[in-house]
Amino acid sequence: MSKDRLYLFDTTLRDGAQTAGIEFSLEDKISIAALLEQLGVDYVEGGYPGANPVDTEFFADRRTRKATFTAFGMTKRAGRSAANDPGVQAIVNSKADAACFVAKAWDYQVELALGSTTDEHLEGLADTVRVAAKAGKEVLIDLEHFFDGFKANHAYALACAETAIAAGARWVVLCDTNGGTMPSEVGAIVKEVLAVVPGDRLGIHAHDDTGQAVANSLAAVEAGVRQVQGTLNGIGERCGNANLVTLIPTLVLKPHFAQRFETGIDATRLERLTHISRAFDDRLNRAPARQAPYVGASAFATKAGIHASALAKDSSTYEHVPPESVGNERSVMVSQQAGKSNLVTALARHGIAVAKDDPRLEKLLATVKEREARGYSYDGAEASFVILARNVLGTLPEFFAVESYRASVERRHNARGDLVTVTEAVVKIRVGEDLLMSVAEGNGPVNALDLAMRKDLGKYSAEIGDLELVDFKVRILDGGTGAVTRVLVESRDDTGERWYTIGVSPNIIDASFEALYESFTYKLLKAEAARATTAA
Ligand SMILES: CC(=O)SCCNC(=O)CCNC(=O)[C@H](O)C(C)(C)COP(=O)(O)OP(=O)(O)OC[C@H]1O[C@@H](n2cnc3c(N)ncnc32)[C@H](O)[C@@H]1OP(=O)(O)O
Ligand SMILES: CC(=O)C(=O)O
Repeated sequence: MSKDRLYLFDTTLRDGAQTAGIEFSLEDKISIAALLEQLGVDYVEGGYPGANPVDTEFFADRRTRKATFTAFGMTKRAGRSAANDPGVQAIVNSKADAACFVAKAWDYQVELALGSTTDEHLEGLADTVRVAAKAGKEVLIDLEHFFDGFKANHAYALACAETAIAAGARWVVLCDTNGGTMPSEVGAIVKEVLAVVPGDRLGIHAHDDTGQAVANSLAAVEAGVRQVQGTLNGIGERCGNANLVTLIPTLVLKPHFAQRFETGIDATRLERLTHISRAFDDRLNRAPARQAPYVGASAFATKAGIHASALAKDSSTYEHVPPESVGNERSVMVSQQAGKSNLVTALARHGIAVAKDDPRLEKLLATVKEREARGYSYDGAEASFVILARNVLGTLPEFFAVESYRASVERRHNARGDLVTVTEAVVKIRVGEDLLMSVAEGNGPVNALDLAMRKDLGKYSAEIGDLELVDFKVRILDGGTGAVTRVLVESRDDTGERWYTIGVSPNIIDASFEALYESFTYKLLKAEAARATTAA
């Protein structure tokens, strides 16, 4: 059976620029256009030339090599011709291959928002399409408020679609501008539009105000449209646009769609999806959503013991597609919800082979659950889990022992009479037979303890030389100053690896010291493993 071609139209740089809190610079736009080319979408809508200096400059060059470079704007204003409309001309004279003009398909909005008549707006739409097509642009018409307009006056909404096609538009895009339409309504209305415009000239542009932009896009495809608009990670005006990062793998991997349609995205490009989604969030300087479908860190993560056990037998038991198909990875976590299968998988990730019937595993599972009940949380602190596991398994070397430590904070007047805060720490450590004592001042008690501990670690001093603490998070469990404190420390070294350790205590200094101590221990375990690899 031959497949229909589905065209993917990305509007990250246009509708995405209408997201609260997002402002793209020219450099951002250039770099995001490159990401979109890597992904392989058919159209990149880069913005609105003439609306602001960044977009005007962006359209001074052709910014894509393969994708159709598309400029957005509105149809001509009332009272002038498209040939004399500066807005239309900015688009026509830009380096865009295609021009996407927005027109209103709801008669009430034409009269109220534009202060125009429905006939005048239809004439303006046709004039704009003709002028842009004559200038050699591929023309698209975004029919704003199409679904609400259709429900209010279907004859006018359909007349907008027919007029655009008759004037030479390649595509008519049905927009659920306010994002309130239900998937069943989208399907039914698209079928009525097919009576006047063929599906291979129809697109869908859905907003996510009811959380159904992806569902609405798929309903439109099922009903017959052949162009889907959306954005990276679903950014866009208000609640966002249809998320292409969700839509693309659904269209490519789900047999229901994959057997009927082809997109320009093959398996190799799809494997870049997770990287592209996260690189985009990096550009936006925001953390990727853990629960994002397909690409989130939790998309293929499991905490539940029953799931981990079945996953180990066949990953399809709890995965709807293989994580590698979208460039993501499976993660089996250790927590109160875990069973022995979680432990076996997590330990294997760290090169520790333990059989599921090893009695030490029962003890490790019980220890994890007992400690989690006291406030530890190992699913975010895998380095501490490794240390705990090796301790219970009896394979944790004692690199150094902490005999005692003291941290003091003193607020006092210095010699000049200024009020100063002095923080000092003393750490006594035993390394083999050597008892080492170090004193350090820091800008707080944890910093002073860290500096004191790394000042002299005897024969291990060189091995912790590149250890760096990058983040320190404190959470008070159960509230109040007498509550339990959980400290999470993030560390890294010159290999680029980052690891997380945890400490829990009613005393914030003890909790911090425990997390610090485990970070040092994990670093020494790494050094030991590196020595073993070199020796082998
Ligand atoms: C649903 C959507 O997402 S559509 C895209 C919306 N995106 C944007 O608006 C972002 C970029 N916009 C802008 O930078 C500015 O709005 C500009 C530069 C385009 C225009 O700015 P201004 O000239 O100051 O107009 P302003 O933004 O106040 O109002 C929009 C004007 O466009 C008119 N207009 C809106 N849609 C259309 C249309 N499809 N055809 C003709 N005129 C239109 C409105 O009637 C209004 O004119 P009026 O004030 O004379 O009634
Ligand atoms: C054109 C557009 O962005 C909309 O109607 O939502």
